[in-house]
Amino acid sequence: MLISIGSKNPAKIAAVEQAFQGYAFEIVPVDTESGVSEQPLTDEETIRGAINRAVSAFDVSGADIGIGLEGGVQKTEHGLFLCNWGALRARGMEPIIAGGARILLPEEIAIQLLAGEELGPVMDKFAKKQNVRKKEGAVGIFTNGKIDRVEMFTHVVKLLLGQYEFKRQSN
Ligand SMILES: O=P(O)(O)OP(=O)(O)OP(=O)(O)OC[C@H]1O[C@@H](n2cnc3c(O)ncnc32)[C@H](O)[C@@H]1O
Ligand SMILES: [Mg+2]
Repeated sequence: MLISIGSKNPAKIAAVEQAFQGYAFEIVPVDTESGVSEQPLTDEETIRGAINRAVSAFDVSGADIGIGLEGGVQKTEHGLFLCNWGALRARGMEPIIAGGARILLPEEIAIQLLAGEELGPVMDKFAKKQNVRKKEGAVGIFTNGKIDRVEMFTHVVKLLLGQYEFKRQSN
C-alpha cells in the first residue's frame, strides 16, 4: 500500500509509520500547501489544513491513501488550547477526519500566538531548544514528556485508519 503524507516533518512521518504497523506499506512524504495560515487559529482552520494536505498528497503522489496532519490552536473561555487534526483521503470516499489531544497553553505562549507569532519558533524560544515541532512538540514540553508529538499524532492516524477500515468493511 502506498501512503502519502502532506508533510516532511519527521514527527508526523513517524506517526504514520507507527499507526500503519501491520500493513505492508511504503510512505511518500510530499511538501503540500495546507491552504491555511502558517499558524491556524481555530479548529475549523486546522481541519481545513489537514484536509487540504491529505487531498494534495493523494493527488500529487497517486498513492492509495493521502494523510494530512495539522496543528493549531483554538480559543475557549478557559484559554487558548493546542489542537491537532488529521484527515485521510482514499479513492471512492469523502475525506475522513479525526481530532487529536488538546491541552491548555500557558498564558505567556497564548499572548504571543494571538499577537501573530507561530507556535514553532515560540516553543523553541520558550524551551531553549531547536525544532521542538519536529520532536516532542508543545504537547511534549507541557506534559513533562508524558506524551510527545509522535505519540499524539499516531493516535490521530489510528483514528483515521480505523474509520477507513470500518467504511471499507461496510461497503
Ligand atoms: O512541516 P509541517 O507539516 O508544516 O509541520 P509544522 O511543524 O509546521 O506543524 P503544523 O504546520 O501542523 O502546525 C502549524 C503551526 O503550529 C506550530 N505547531 C503546531 N503544533 C506544534 C507543536 O506541538 N510544537 C511546536 N510547534 C507546533 C507549527 O510549528 C506551525 O508553526
Ligand atoms: Mg507548518
